[in-house]
Amino acid sequence: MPTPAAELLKAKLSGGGASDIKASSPLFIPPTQPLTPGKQLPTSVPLPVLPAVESAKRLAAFAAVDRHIGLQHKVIGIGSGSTVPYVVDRILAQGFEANKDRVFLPTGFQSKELIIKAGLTLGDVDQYARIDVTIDGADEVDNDLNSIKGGGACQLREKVLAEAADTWVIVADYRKNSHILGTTWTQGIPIEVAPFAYAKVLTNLSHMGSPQKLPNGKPGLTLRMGKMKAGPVVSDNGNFIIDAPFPEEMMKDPVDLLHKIKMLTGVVEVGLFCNMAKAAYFGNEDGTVLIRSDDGSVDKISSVPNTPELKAQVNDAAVP
Ligand SMILES: O=C(CO)[C@H](O)[C@H](O)COP(=O)(O)O
Repeated sequence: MPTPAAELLKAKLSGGGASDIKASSPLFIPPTQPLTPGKQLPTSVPLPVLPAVESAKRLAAFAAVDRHIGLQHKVIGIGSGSTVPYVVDRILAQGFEANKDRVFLPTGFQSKELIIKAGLTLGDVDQYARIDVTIDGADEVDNDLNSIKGGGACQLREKVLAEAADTWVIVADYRKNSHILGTTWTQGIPIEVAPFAYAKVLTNLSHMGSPQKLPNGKPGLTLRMGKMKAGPVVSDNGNFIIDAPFPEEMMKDPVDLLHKIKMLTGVVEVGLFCNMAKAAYFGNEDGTVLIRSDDGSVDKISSVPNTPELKAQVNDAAVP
């Protein structure tokens, strides 16, 4: 069976193979495969069973694609992280006809690879300054749909693709659904900085109130260091990343904090995304998906449609 995008990535990251994921499932959709002309959507096959968190990510991604990516959407932004491969899987499931004249813009190296391996047409935001829909993951989302992003150090491109999009949608598992930012994502706000300015910005952030140590004894304000690499993490844009936690009182007003950090000279972009999301989709452990929208509405859906329903839904897509 062809390897779905999510399995490809998982296999790549874990060093294992797609066979790590066991087949058999309660849900049925077409197997995802690189986009190939002339291929019909296959009849239903079982989806692989995934651990709870992975399954929650998949549910959120599938529901968001079904609701926000219709046939009329031709320029689509693809975010970064471990939830986004399921977004690509669901887009592929819409079939060749739906995807043949679409272009997909990545938020970084990982999503670029994802788009290419899926056989989708790759573009960039310098060619397409207006995007129909961008779907991306998040590290934490608050009650007002503000989010922390940049766990994968992609926040600069992610924010450009979010801002350029008519509709920006977040997909995440239940662990990311929060009241106040910084509650579950405690390692701090990811801040991309020009390398030569990092020490000055660290000092600025410390003066602003970012602690060197967290109350639990873990490190606070830090320059993010590479794993299996001596030295700092370098972003896709050649910059460094600082992780800056702030006390709850300051995290309660992320807009104010965002503006203050962004004003520090040497800061390229801040991983606080405020007042940008149209909706956030959270996959739950019980198989439901919680949808919080920018109009304040909260919705819950209990199942992801199977193949024929998906096809009908794509054809009838009413999302503007
Ligand atoms: O902001 C990001 C990368 O910079 C990711 O979207 C964020 O880290 C969420 O990733 P995941 O879907 O793996 O939880």
